[in-house]
Amino acid sequence: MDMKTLIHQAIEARKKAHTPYSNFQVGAAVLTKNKQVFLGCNIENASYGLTNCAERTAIFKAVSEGEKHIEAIAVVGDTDGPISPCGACRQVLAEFCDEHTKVYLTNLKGDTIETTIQDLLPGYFSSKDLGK
Ligand SMILES: O=c1ccn([C@H]2C[C@H](O)[C@@H](CO)O2)c(=O)[nH]1
Ligand SMILES: [Zn+2]
Repeated sequence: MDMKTLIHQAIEARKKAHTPYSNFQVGAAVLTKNKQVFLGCNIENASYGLTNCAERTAIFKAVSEGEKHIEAIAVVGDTDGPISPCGACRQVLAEFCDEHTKVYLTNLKGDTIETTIQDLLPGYFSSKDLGK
């Protein structure tokens, strides 16, 4: 699956966002190494801190269906430049991405960067730090 198709799916996923508090919608689409796609949106809560970002929604859907290895992920928001995932999502990405995983960050204007988890979160805490 190419970058454009995955980004298009993230744009569609964004439409499901539950954002009564921020009114800021984000969509994500995860492509696993087994070529399955999982979509996610941000899901806010009246107890604001319980909000789940789009990236984590999509990743948790994949993992809970037994798909732990991410080939690519696209994330989209209505940002000025390509969206920038929060720290929590970067750490969750680090758990399921490898150095080959393509991370596409984009916005509604189509400004897109392709990056990696190493670039997004250098020196991330990992299973290696736990001796696993
Ligand atoms: O990469 C991001 C950045 C922000 N948000 C969400 C969290 C919250 O619902 C809203 C505003 O921070 O956007 C995401 O889902 N992903
Ligand atoms: Zn996040």
